[in-house]
Amino acid sequence: MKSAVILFPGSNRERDVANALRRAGGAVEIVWHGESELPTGTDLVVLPGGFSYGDYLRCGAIAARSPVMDAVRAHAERGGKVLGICNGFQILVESGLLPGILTRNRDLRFICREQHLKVERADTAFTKGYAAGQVIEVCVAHGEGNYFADPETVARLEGDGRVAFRYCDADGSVGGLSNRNGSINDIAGIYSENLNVLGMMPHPENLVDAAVGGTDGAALFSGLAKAA
Ligand SMILES: NC(=O)CC[C@H](N)C(=O)O
Repeated sequence: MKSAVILFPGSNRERDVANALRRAGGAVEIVWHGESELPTGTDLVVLPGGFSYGDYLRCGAIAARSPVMDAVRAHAERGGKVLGICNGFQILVESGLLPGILTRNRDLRFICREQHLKVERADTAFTKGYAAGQVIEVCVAHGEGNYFADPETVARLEGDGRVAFRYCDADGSVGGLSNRNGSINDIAGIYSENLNVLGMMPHPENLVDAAVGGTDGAALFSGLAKAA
């Protein structure tokens, strides 16, 4: 699997995600946001976490207008896979590649902690390494992770099985205090219509090594490598 990790001014998780992809056996190229083309043979584009353009205007709003985003859009339209993590998810919604918005956390505080997630389905390229309904523990670190969309959009996402992950408790129950940022329907990640674009707020790339906290994120990258 060949991945292009896009580097925006202010990205800070590009090396973490490159490490996670390499551990899964993939080849990685870091691509500057000013490029107008992706490396030949790119299977997966990753928009990493961070604070692109200092989160000015709205998180991800300026990065979404970067030159490389036209190439990312064309890649997605061809059915190529795109993964946006945290700031990357914000860039995906700001560029229209995914519906809805990510707004300030409900309590207006930056949240940085471990978090349980429910894997909604295990039949996509991103979740092949998990079981449907599996509860995993990853971490979150964001100020604007409160997912919101109009009722028709939420109904469509739910009806079409496009909710990828939900915030949950350790026992898998949703709807409780585990939804700390206030996201509608406890949504932590969503897919595009064709399931080839995934945006998620939590950071699976930071839970791929038992020596630094856990490995529940690793199956996302190994599953992607297997799918490719
Ligand atoms: N870790 C991240 O990618 C953070 C995203 C964004 N800067 C926020 O605070 O919401």
